[in-house]
Amino acid sequence: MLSVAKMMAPLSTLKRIFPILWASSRKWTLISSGLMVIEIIFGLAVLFLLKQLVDVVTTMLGSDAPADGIGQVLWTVAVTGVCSLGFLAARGFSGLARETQGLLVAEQIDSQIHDRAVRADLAFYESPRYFDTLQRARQSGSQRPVQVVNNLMLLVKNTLMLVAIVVLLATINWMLLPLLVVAIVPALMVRLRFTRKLYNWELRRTQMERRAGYLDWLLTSDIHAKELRLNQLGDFLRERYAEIKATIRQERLAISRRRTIVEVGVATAATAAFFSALAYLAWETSQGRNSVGNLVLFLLVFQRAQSMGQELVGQLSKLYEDHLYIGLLFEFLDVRPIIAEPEHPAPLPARMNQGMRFENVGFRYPGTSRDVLSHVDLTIRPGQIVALVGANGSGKTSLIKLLCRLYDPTSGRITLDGVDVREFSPDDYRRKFSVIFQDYGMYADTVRSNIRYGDIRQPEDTPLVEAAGDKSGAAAFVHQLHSGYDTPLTRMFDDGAELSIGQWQKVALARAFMYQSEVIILDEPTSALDPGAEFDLFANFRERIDHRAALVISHRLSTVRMADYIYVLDEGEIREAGTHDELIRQGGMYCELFSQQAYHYREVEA
Ligand SMILES: Nc1ncnc2c1ncn2[C@@H]1O[C@H](COP(=O)(O)OP(=O)(O)OP(=O)(O)O)[C@@H](O)[C@H]1O
Repeated sequence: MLSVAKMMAPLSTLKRIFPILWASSRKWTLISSGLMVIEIIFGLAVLFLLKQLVDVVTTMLGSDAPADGIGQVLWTVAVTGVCSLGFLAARGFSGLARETQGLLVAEQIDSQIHDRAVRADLAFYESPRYFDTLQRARQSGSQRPVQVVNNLMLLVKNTLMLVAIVVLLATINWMLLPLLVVAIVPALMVRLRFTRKLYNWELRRTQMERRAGYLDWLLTSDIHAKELRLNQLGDFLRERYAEIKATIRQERLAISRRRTIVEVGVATAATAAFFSALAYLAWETSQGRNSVGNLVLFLLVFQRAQSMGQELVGQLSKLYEDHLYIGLLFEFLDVRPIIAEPEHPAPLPARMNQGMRFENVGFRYPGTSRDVLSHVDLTIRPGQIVALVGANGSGKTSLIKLLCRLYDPTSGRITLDGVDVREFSPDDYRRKFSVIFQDYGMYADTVRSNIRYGDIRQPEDTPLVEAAGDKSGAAAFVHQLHSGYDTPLTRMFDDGAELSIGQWQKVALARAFMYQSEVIILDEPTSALDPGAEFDLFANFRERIDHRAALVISHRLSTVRMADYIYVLDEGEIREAGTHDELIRQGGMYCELFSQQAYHYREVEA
């Protein structure tokens, strides 16, 4: 059974909800509360007047001249009618106010979710916990906070109404009161119990729902449409989706079935109690111990009490459910980044002097047991072009994530001009870099925006966009698009143009060139470029990047050889370091890789 503490828990939720409502719209919070109060006042007045009416009619029937009281009856009926109209109008308008407030609160919650999402650490995104928490926060729905308040108001209203009814019933016969308890309390307990059960089940099922969502996305997304058709995966994926959905459905229905059976049992007990009370009252009336008016009042009022009781049970269990689900929303909103602003950030040098250094850096992803980087020592000096070479999975991208402080090292430190980078403000520090990752973004927006996203602080018409397009080699094909730099990309929206993968990569490169950062980081920037484009890019690379420092990752050693200094990473450790000529002379790993790649070209030359 549920403890009192658990039943009181929704109150703690309210403490967090009111500020959200207040922040979303003060005006509508006040209007909807005011209308609710008016609704309650009219509702209570109607009940009171109904009792008056029964009393007046009963007195009339018992008097010697019944016709004398007709004026009072008509007056009471008229006032009751006016109050009923007032009640209906207030209810209608308070519904409208609640809807308005609901929409505003939903926007406020969305904005808070987005705020937390963009501030969360990258580590959060790269874990199943992120997807679970986000899915649950979304599932909890942005409408919940306003629902809670509405439910609370309805609860107050119905409780007051019920109190009035209880008083009415007590005037008929106080022995009827236990009957109300039987009609309401067990039903409430059952509802609360099953609400909790369903909630616990949904928590356990989050990953399963996500898996189904993922399959649904695979089946319907444009990204997989080609492979899905050619490999004829459609039916296979549909079956897997249907299996998951069937399991979810069966488990959910099993809970609903059990709840229905218990609810029917409880309702049967309540109905039996009601008819016993009716029989008792009818007997008392027939024996002259109770008036006919009271019997009529009982039938009239008890029906109301029953529906009020049902609403009350519904609202209480809804309030409890909302409290549980809002907890999930708050769980997401409470996520705080680990890579946060230091209390007293060190001043960031306007231009670096000595450069960036990795000092004996080790790194392991959170929640894993294997070091992906160990004992890494690496330096990037101002204006120096450094290349990073290594097999798949050797830790190159992880190293970049550390450099940009998307993660912090597990051991060792990274410094900028000798200062540990953890001492700087993360946002300011990250502005030292412009990066193009392997999985760069393809934004459904114009070419101009796709490039300007590299430095959104620049005005919309900045000439830097076109200059960056020239540097990356994107300009040539952009001028052939129907609206040049103002052509929307992706066919997701009207008038969109679709680019080839290599063309997208040139746009992404332009984005990295757009921002005048001190260090430019390119993770496989030419993987999709044709050899001519790659040659052009690196032929005068230093001028292209305005003599800034660069860290370039590439599997193409023809690209790598233009670097000032090369690091060879193997299973997370730096195995070799030096200039191209030095590494060739050493005759180690780099030399072997270079000879393998050069072999085929030599064959052609021969
Ligand atoms: N988010 C993550 N969580 C846990 N492990 C990860 C994560 N990202 C990468 N890894 C692991 O870290 C190791 C290094 O990955 P990384 O992406 O740095 O390699 P890479 O050298 O860039 O490879 P590639 O040449 O294929 O791009 C791999 O074994 C990979 O499985």
